[in-house]
Parts: sequence; C-alpha cells; structure tokens
Amino acid sequence: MNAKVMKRKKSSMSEVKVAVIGAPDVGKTALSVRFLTRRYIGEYDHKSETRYKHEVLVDNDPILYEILDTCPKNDSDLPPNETISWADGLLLVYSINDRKSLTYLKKVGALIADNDIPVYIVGNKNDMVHLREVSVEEGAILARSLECGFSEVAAAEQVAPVAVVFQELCRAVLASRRKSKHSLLERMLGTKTSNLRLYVRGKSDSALPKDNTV
Ligand SMILES: Nc1nc2c(ncn2[C@@H]2O[C@H](COP(=O)(O)OP(=O)(O)OP(=O)(O)O)[C@@H](O)[C@H]2O)c(=O)[nH]1
Repeated sequence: MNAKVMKRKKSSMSEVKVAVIGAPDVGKTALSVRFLTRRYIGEYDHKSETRYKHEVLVDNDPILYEILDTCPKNDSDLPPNETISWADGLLLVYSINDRKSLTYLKKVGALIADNDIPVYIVGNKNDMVHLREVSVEEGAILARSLECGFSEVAAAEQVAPVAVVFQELCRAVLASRRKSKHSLLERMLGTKTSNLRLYVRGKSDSALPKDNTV
C-alpha cells in the first residue's frame, strides 16, 4: 500500500482483531502467513499461539488487523473464553481432508452459540481433493448454521482467495459494529432509526455519507 495514503488515514484506521481457530494442522499458520506476507513456507515451527499486526486497505479504508494464530494441543483443546472475547471476528478453519477438523469446528460453533461474534469458515487444503473427507456441502451447511460466510481455499497454492477470506471477515466485523451503533441509537432515541436519516460516523464507517443528519 502507498505509505503516504496509510499515514494520512492512520487516525481513522479501524482495528480488527481476528482469532484464527481450528484443530491442529489444518493450516491456520499457513493461511495467516499467506495473508501477511503472500508467501507459503510449507513448514511452520510454532508451539504456542502467535500474534501478528498487519495494515491493509479493505474497500479503500485502512484496516489494522491484529491476528491471533491459535495453537491447540489436540483435537479436544477448544479455544478458551478469553480468546473469544478478545476477538472482533473468528476465522474458523478446517481441512477438507480431515473430517475430525470439521467436528472440531462444530464444537467451537456450540461454544460460541450465545456470542454475537462475526465468523467466517474456511475449508483449507483444497489442493488435496483426491484425499477429500469433507464435502463442500458439509462446509456450507455448517456456515449456514452459524450464519456466516464460507469458502474453500488452498493456502499452499493461492494468494488472492486467502486475502478475500480475511477481507470478508473484516467486512462482517465492520457491519456488526455499525449494527451495534444503530441499536444503541435506537435505545437512546426510543425509536426505530430506520425511519430517520442518520449521521453515524466513527472510525469504522468512514464510507458513510457525511451530509446525512438525524
Ligand atoms: N497440501 C496443503 N498443505 C497445507 C496447506 N496449508 C497448510 N498445509 C500444510 O499443513 C501442515 C500444517 O500447517 P500449519 O499452518 O502449521 O497448520 P496449523 O493449523 O497452524 O497447525 P498447529 O499450529 O499445529 O495447530 C503443514 O505441513 C503445511 O505445509 C494447503 O493449503 N495445502
């Protein structure tokens, strides 16, 4: 990104905290590193969770991502509450050639059922279709049940589709913030804001028109 553009817009930069969650070995680090560096290394040596920061434009707005790459010890090591409450959005990852990893995400889905947190589901390793254990439809069904976006990617082979996954989650987080602001205003005004012309402007919604007033 143009450094000047980023510097000028820094004051209005939205921060989006993303926790990357999934069973061991599904490619959480590969996806995160792909998004951060556009590279694929192949073997990632980390035994504990890692945090990264990354500035990027999403829909022409500067976004500061903070990415928490989680590191479960085994298939029953689910993310703790602190991780869920820290995050603005969850990137839930399974591997299309590991059925247990879809089961892991179903358990995470049950864990977050009462949270209104934006989620995006990724079926990784779709370069390994010959070893597929999870159909596209099964991934889509889980996404429908969690009311979130879904796609299959291959961190090993793709750059743009991996970036799109992070962008989609960012859009969902920003949309959820706007929705919260609306309901807060509705509570304060004691009326439906959909009937009013609103001026709701904050660090996450600089795309809104500036001339609309309550
Ligand atoms: N074929 C293929 N292999 C992948 C892909 N993404 C990751 N891998 C491989 O899968 C293995 C695990 O990748 P990681 O990124 O370390 O997975 P992880 O989910 O972070 O693993 P933990 O940190 O142990 O939970 C590595 O050998 C990667 O090279 C992919 O899209 N296709």
